[in-house]
Amino acid sequence: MTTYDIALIGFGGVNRTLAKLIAARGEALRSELGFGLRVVAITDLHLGSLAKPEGIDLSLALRLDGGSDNFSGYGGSADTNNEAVIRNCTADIICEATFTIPEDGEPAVSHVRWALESGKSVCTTNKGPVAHRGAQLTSLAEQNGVHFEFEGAVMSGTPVIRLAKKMFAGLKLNGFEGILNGTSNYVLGRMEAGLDFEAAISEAQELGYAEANPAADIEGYDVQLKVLILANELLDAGIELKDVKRQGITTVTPENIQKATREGRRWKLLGTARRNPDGSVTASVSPIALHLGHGLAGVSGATNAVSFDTDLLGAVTVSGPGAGRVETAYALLSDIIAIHTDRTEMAANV
Ligand SMILES: NC(=O)C1=CN([C@@H]2O[C@H](COP(=O)(O)OP(=O)(O)OC[C@H]3O[C@@H](n4cnc5c(N)ncnc54)[C@H](O)[C@@H]3O)[C@@H](O)[C@H]2O)C=CC1
Ligand SMILES: N[C@@H](CC=O)C(=O)O
Repeated sequence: MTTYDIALIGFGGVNRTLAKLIAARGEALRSELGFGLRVVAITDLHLGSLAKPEGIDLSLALRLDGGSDNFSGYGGSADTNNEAVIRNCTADIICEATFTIPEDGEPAVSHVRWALESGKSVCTTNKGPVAHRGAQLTSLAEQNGVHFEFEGAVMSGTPVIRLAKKMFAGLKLNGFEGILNGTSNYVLGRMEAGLDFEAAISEAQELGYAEANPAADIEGYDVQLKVLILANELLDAGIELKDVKRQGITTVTPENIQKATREGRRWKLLGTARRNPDGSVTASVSPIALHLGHGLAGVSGATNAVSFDTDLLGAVTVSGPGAGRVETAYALLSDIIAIHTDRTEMAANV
């Protein structure tokens, strides 16, 4: 039976949860999915780096929480050494889950590039590399005969990108509108219930929904990246970050929320893209007070939903978890499953 060796770049909420899943359910996954998973390298800003071709003891790695307790005491280094680890470790697949940096996607763009150049497939939940360098990295993966998978970059583990690419074949997409940030949606819901803005953000952080810098969520940068990803991947828009107009929820006051409630409306942060008659695509992120009858008005908490406008089916809406450690770790697992399926099919066709 195949075993995939994997490296975890960034050992925070998402990759730790993937490690816990592998540690707790490795045997069940092996019998259900037909392949095993072994972690052979981990890097993190707080822990340094550790590479072991024979496999890392995950219970030990999961006990370490940074500070003076880092990998240097366990045969590794206090430095991340990302380039050396990514290029030289024995992994088949790199799971990249470091911070998303909205401006240019670095250093994750480099992490992905180093992996693909050295013949390793990449699964990432990091929006930065996909939004800023998606097309180039996909082509680099093809040149090197490996995979670049990023289902978790939009709506965490809820299948959207792969589903739309495969299942919307034969349909023309005219655009989409969606609730694409779990944190903002959660915060708006909690404010509607009477909580103040800061307390609602703290809750979203504790629940593992928020970015390391939650300004990325509430000021709309996160949705801007997700709109860019969906527009380029699904509408072939060929647009850049600057083409997606952005406004977050920081301008929505408790008074705005109460007024909306009295008027039978509810505030939502919407990400939209629409194809124009000349073929260009207009995209934006902004808060809007939706009528309660609108299809997206009832989407609550960290749930996300995106409604695609198609020529033959009209609106097709996909809804599910948009954030959360377990939900996003599952996205990485779904990427690994996609790689395995593709490799198995290719081997069968040789
Ligand atoms: N948590 C969620 O619900 C979702 C998260 N994502 C994305 O997944 C990624 C990971 O998310 P979380 O695990 O929640 O974040 P996190 O903040 O809990 O963990 C990120 C980890 O990466 C490490 N790190 C940062 N820069 C690094 C570098 N240069 N080298 C090595 N390690 C580095 C940090 O020390 C931290 O432990 C982020 O890009 C996030 O935007 C995507 C979908 C949902
Ligand atoms: N911070 C993001 C996590 C997923 O991308 C969110 O809240 O949606």
